[in-house]
This record gives sequence, structure tokens and C-alpha cells, in this order.
Amino acid sequence: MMRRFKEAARQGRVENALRKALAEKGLAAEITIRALEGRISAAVVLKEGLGAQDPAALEAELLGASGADRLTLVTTAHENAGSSGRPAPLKPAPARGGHADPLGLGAKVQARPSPQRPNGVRAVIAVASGKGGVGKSTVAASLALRLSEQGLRVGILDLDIHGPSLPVLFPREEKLRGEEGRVIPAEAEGLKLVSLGYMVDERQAVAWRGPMVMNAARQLIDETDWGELDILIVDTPPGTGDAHLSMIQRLKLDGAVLVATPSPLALADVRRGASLFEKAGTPLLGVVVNMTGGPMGDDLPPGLAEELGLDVLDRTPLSPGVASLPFRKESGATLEGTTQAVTALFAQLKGDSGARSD
Ligand SMILES: Nc1ncnc2c1ncn2[C@@H]1O[C@H](COP(=O)(O)OP(=O)(O)OP(=O)(O)O)[C@@H](O)[C@H]1O
Repeated sequence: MMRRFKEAARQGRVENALRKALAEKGLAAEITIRALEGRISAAVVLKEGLGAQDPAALEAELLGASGADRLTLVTTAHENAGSSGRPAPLKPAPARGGHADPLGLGAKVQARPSPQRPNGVRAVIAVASGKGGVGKSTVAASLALRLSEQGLRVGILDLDIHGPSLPVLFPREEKLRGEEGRVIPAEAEGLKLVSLGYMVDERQAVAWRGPMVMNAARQLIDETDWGELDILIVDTPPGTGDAHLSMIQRLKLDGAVLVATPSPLALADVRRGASLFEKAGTPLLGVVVNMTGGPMGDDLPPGLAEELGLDVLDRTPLSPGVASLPFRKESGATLEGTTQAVTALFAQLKGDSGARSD
């Protein structure tokens, strides 16, 4: 009890010191402070450009001023344009005590100037939820299958480092090895699949913390050889943590779909999920209400979708058929509304970029 009290007090001090340091520099930012095993991690998401400042120097300065054990500075695509018009180089947070090559690819994580789509990928859609267990991975996999039925080339990137879901939905016997520093996707049901769980023993990753999780996510994002894909679905971990920061720093997201259960408790979770993407400047396509028709009811809490300006794309019933494993072509939810929203976005992106595949 006493320890928790002290930890909370320290978190408060770190936050105040950070706010002061940022205010002195005239920088507007969203601050998230987390305590994990007695260590305080701070994430600073800048709301505007960095101007002439070097992000690595600023990150080090804020770390020192805040007294946190670890600090990650995040600038997003929009922010990188900066008031100077010069893209601000992003450097990965110092991986103190961590391992720079968690997947054993022989390739260290490199700096990336701004979020990008992976080579050969035409559109990237994130599927996210404010909390775990609401059916996000089931929806991500169902959506991938439904889009593939439309003739699109689809991949899924599972960014859940501590509890990867793809190997449960689409199991395979042998672990995959990186080739020449690249991650090679598994394939099932016509989909390309990348997950830490296909490469590394999950028990090994359970002990990974901040920098290691971020580096693993960065390697999956940067080093995968997708070939040619129309749509990459990113199955994000629940909540908003280290892997999310890697995601919004490095991956250009064309749209996001939120998943929530109809429970009144979904309120805070949906708001949290929505705010992450708003900060990153990612358009929210809408929300899938999953597990309807059970004790939790049929819909989101009244007024929530309107408050956040979100369309309800689909309502998927609580049904064993939706959840039967392993996933096959005919498995999962029908997701008509979501499939339509994503194919419409894809058509629009294709129109914008003409014949180019970037
Ligand atoms: N509509 C549904 N009807 C019945 N069961 C469902 C439905 N959607 C998901 N499930 C089941 O609920 C459980 C959680 O689903 P899933 O793993 O997709 O959630 P998640 O939000 O991705 O969880 P995690 O936080 O672990 O990543 C799984 O056992 C899944 O099969």
C-alpha cells in the first residue's frame, strides 16, 4: 500500500516536472506516465512540430528534467511536417538495458524519419480496442478474410508482443526464421501473417519490457517482406502501450477500426482507443460492437458513438460460430459494414495514388 502511494507520488512529480519543462520550451504535448515494476516510463506525444529542435537531444533533455527512468518522445506524421517544413528525424528511444535485436534478425532497429507504409503495401488499417478480450483479434482476422474474399491481397500484422493471437487463430507447427535480416510472413487461408508468436517462444517474450517490446514491434513493422499487399490489417495490442507508440511513430495508418463490447464499461475504453488515433491523425472508420445479444446487451452506451463522431460499422452476435478455431476461410464474423468501409477507403486511396502502389 505504502509502496503504491510512493509510486503514485513519484509519478506525479515526474508529470509535473515534464509539464514544466515542456511549457518552458513552448511545446504542447500529451503526456502518459506509467509505473512498471517500480520504474517510471513517460511517453510524450508532441501536438505540434519540433521546429529546429533535434528530437534525440530533446528526448534526452526531457528524460533528465523529468526524473523518469525512461522517456519516449513521439512525433507523428502531421507533427513531422513541423513549422519549419523540414521533416524532423526520429531516433528510437535509447534501449537502455534492452536488446536492440529481439527477433534475432541480425538487423538493428534504424531511425525512421516519419511514419511510412511498408514497401509494397497499398493501405494500412489498424484494428484496436481500449481493453483486452473484446474480440479485437477475432474481428481483425474476420475482416482480413472478408477482404480477401473480395479479391484483395491481405496481410495481418499482430503487434501484440505479450499475447500474440495469430498463432492461436492460424496455428502452424514450426517457428519461422528471419531470412537475411528480414521477417518472412507465414501464410494461411490466402493471407500473409506476421506475429512474434510465429518466430519466438512466447514464454521468452513475457519478461520483455518497454525498450525490448518497442524494438520487437519496430522490427516486425520495419523488417517484414510482405511482397505485394493491397491491405495490411494491424492487430494492435489491447490498451495503449509501448507497441502502440512504435506503431504510430513508424507506420502510416490509413484508417482505424475500434472494437468494443456493448457493456456500459466500454465507455472509457472506446474513448481511450479513439484518442490514440486522433493524436496520430488517423481517420477512425468506426466501431464494431462485438458480442451483442448476450448479458451485456446489444449496443454501445447511449450517445457514445455520437459523442466521438463514430459510425457503428457492424454489430456481431455473441456466438460460438464466430469464435470457432482454427480460423478457416468461412470462419469469423460477417462484418459487412466494416468490409464496405475498408474497401471504399481502399478505392479512394487507389484513386488518389493513380497506378502507383505506394
Ligand atoms: N462474437 C463472438 N462470439 C463469441 N466469442 C467471441 C466473439 N468474439 C470473440 N470471441 C472469443 O472471445 C475471446 C477473446 O477474443 P479475441 O482474442 O479476439 O479478443 P482480443 O480483444 O483480441 O483479446 P486480447 O486482448 O487477448 O488480444 C476469444 O476466445 C474469442 O474466440
